[in-house]
Amino acid sequence: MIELAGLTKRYGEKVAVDRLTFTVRPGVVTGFLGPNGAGKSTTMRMMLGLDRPTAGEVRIDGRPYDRLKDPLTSIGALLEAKAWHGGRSAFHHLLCLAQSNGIPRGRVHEVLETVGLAAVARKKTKTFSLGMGRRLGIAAALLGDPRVLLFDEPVNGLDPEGIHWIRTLMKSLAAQGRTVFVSSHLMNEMAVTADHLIVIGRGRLLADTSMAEFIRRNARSYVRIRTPERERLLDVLHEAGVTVVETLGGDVEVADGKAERIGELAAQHRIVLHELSPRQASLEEAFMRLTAQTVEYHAQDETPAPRWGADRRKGN
Ligand SMILES: Nc1ncnc2c1ncn2[C@@H]1O[C@H](COP(=O)(O)OP(=O)(O)OP(=O)(O)O)[C@@H](O)[C@H]1O
Repeated sequence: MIELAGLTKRYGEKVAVDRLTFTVRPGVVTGFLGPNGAGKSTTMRMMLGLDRPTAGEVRIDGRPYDRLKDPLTSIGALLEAKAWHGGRSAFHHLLCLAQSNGIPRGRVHEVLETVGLAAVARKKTKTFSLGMGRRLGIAAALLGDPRVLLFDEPVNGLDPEGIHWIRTLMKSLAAQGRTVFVSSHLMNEMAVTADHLIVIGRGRLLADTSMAEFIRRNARSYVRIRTPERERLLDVLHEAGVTVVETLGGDVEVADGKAERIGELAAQHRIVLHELSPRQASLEEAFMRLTAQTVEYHAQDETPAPRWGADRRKGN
């Protein structure tokens, strides 16, 4: 378990992390989201004792990092920066780490097997691909068999096979009852990996909720309709007091509408439908909605706002 209480980090005038209080629980994968500069890396660094909080504290399974007896056996981390000596073999890199942390040699073989690097264990790490390097970083995080694991952008730049492997590994670590905390900017990947979400913006907590609840609360649900008799359908819906949005592609969307009602209206008026599907917007849309106000540097928005609630009058 990771517990934050009023965690704050200032760099001069800049408040990078602002009174964060939340708990990351064992047994599930918890995603950590926030726009660029929101304070995710700074928060993770403080969890690992690499940065000192200006105020507040972090506890790893009940203790501050500097009071953990053998830190690698309590918390393991994959941070973005590559932190090994390219001239060493994977085996030696892990062996040095094990020896300096009182971890038995046999554990090195185990983690090399776990991450699929056993066959290349004697190769120099400077010959490793990005994916192999990431596996080595994960092997180091797992070395002390810790109960708590942090992954900062673990799938960045990886191919689909590598992404799938990391997703499966994180889920299995959580299923073993460990605490797994992962940051990523890849929303589709986060949506299929994390069960719970912590979202921050400008250093502050914006959400601490299950993935399903986060999407339900922050994303719109709607009904998508495709029909060859678009104008007739729009008139019928208007007559029935149903508010519609015409999408750029020519489909029709009804916000918060019931598919059953729309289907019945279409049937009553003998209008052919090619599609009638209840939809839920994505994690990405939910995230963009929630964090829109907290993004530090906005690009000029060139896409027109969707025409929600367009009032369509007969004959328009
Ligand atoms: N050593 C530092 N000195 C001064 N400011 C810093 C330092 N480290 C981070 N910051 C600032 O603190 C804020 C939070 O940075 P941080 O790297 O934690 O954000 P992040 O959420 O990890 O961003 P990204 O998604 O871009 O990696 C940013 O405004 C950053 O410029």
